[in-house]
Amino acid sequence: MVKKLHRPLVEAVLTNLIQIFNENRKADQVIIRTLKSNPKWGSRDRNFIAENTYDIIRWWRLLKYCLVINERKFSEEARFWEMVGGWLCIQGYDLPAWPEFKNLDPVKILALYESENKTRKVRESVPDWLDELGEAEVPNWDDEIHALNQDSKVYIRVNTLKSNKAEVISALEKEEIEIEEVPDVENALRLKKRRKLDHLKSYRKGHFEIQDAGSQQIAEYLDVKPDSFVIDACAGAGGKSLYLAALMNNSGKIVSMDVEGRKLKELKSRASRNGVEIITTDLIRESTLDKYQGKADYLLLDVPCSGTGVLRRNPDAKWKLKPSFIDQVRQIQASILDDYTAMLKPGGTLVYATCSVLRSENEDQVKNFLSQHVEFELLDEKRVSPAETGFDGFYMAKLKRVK
Ligand SMILES: C[S@@+](CC[C@H](N)C(=O)[O-])C[C@H]1O[C@@H](n2cnc3c(N)ncnc32)[C@H](O)[C@@H]1O
Repeated sequence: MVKKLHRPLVEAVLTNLIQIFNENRKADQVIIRTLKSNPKWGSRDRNFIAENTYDIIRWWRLLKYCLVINERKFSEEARFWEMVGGWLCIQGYDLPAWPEFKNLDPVKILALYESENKTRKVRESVPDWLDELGEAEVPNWDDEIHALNQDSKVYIRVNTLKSNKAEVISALEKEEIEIEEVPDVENALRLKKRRKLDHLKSYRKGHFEIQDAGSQQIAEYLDVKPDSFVIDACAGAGGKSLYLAALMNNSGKIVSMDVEGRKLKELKSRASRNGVEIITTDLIRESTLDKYQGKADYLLLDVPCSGTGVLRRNPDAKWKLKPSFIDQVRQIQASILDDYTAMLKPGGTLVYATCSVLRSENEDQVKNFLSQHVEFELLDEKRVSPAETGFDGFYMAKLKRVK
């Protein structure tokens, strides 16, 4: 069946792309704003806009190849129209006789799309430098980049402080949301199809959080015990802190720190929705680290990183990331490891984690740290592979402070 196109929806995709590429705005935020601006759009329209915007960004380089476009940046709207038209043609839409599509040749576009002699960087639509870095630093880069180009799945974490799996499954099924179990991740469930969740009563009551299963594994990996003292030193808006509190059964103490106050503010409001009572927040200043010297039983360093493990959620990062930014985060990671680990007690456990797939942010950082800190030893390290699990990509290392 020939699929028909509605101009206002195509225009919404086009406007999104211009804002994301030319105004350097974040894809997820642009899409949310566009969808909010027209409440009359039904769920099919909303999906059309969101999915096509994400897919065109994800396949940007491949699309340019199919359209034989060599420019690096587009200043003209006409070029964006062609990219949108080219993508829709690949998706099986019958291109209408709109003037913006007059230069497109669907037969040629499809022939290039289907041709088998494309290099990986074109086939998987990645910039040259990132493909080279991936090849050098990521085990099984072929499969990982392929997996990182899939549409992201929605995972939730059941909040055991307020509910349980059976109750959450039943609440979601009442809303006709289909879910499935996730092997090996105790409190995770996966949605079979993407659905909006944050308006649901069970979400508002804190019965579950939206959190990738790989991210849940990081909190589990710290293996915290109730009644202990935990520091989550790069806590952000608290995804892992909240799960740690549930794993401790709301007993003990967690200090959640970050350099950005607005994230800690959001963490506090999520904690209250989650029924978490053991978290205090501390905005990092010069004196903060001294205050906690040698105090923590457990320390989580979920450090800032390149985000190469979460490209499925943020496909625009493929085009916005720069090698110089990755150099900068590597330095921050090394100095966080150097400076923050003094907050751990002798005998305490440290987890260093990233959402990067690059060895230089992961195994190499830990190796380098261990070579300079004889008071630590490596207990275990683990990669969460998007290709093997379907989760986002993560790395985690567990270390013990021996003296
Ligand atoms: C990967 S994110 C953390 C995500 C968070 N743990 C979660 O589960 O939602 C890294 C965090 O490190 C913070 N950060 C950046 N530089 C930092 C520093 N020097 N010390 C502590 N946190 C820092 C960032 O603001 C960001 O929130």
